[in-house]
Amino acid sequence: MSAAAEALADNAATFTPTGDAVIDCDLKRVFYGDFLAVRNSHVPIEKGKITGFIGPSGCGKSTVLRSLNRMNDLIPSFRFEGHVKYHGQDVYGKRVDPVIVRRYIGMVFQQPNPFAMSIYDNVAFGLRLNRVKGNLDERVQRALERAALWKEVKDKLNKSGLSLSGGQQQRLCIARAIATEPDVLLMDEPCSALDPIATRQVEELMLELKARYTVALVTHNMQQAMRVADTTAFFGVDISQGGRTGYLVEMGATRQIFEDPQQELTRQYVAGEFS
Ligand SMILES: Nc1ncnc2c1ncn2[C@@H]1O[C@H](COP(=O)(O)OP(=O)(O)OP(=O)(O)O)[C@@H](O)[C@H]1O
Repeated sequence: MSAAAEALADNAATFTPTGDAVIDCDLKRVFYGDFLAVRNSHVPIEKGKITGFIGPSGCGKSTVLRSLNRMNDLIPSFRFEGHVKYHGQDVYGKRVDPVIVRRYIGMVFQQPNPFAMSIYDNVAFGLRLNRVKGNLDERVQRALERAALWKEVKDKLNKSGLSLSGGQQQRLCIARAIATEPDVLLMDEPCSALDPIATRQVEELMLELKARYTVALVTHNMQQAMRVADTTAFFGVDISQGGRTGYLVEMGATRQIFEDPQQELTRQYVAGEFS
């Protein structure tokens, strides 16, 4: 059991991680109100790997990603059938506190969204929220170092996080997300608002982070999935019932998905025949 998992077990008696799998996500049906947004998507997230989610717009990539750490709880019309298990434990268990879930399954969003506070306080935010013990200065520095931002900001920690460039802001958000030592990092198109240089920096950072964290990444960019993902899940949209329902078409090693897909739809998508 990882240190994070042990700490989680201390925090929630009903949420004691056990097995080796990091997240076992099996979404049979996901609804927003009456709208069936996603069906039949079993998406295990393997330890120490980057799992990329690709597919056309509206196929449910973000819905699935946000289900992993209960981010969709914030949407009243959201409900699902199936399960999401973290180290074998039900993430949606009645007595499980979503704040604790999100401490160990952290998230980085599409738009860099630093809080309107200092660089230091941005990184310390989650540590204070979760009343993490230990030397705050050391933890903030460590998170900024791991996010490859420390050298650029160490002399201006009291400056606003909003004063940084877009790429720096996104690395600050990554530092904020990893400060609480999560087990898993969910990244929802983290580079879509960045220029190519900042994108490359964040991609390099992802590759470094996976030595320490398990990563799940939604990306519109197939080249990005090829560059960084170990495993790729391809989602499609089923319009046969008159709706638009996303589903998992195929999941496998990234090289296999791009070079030897087993499904014709995957082949067409990775060949750029539709988007
Ligand atoms: N809060 C919501 N309320 C109602 N429907 C929603 C909500 N969020 C998403 N949807 C719908 O669920 C479906 C899946 O959306 P989702 O954002 O998960 O897809 P996606 O593959 O991430 O799309 P994109 O690549 O365009 O970001 C879409 O039809 C979308 O319109």
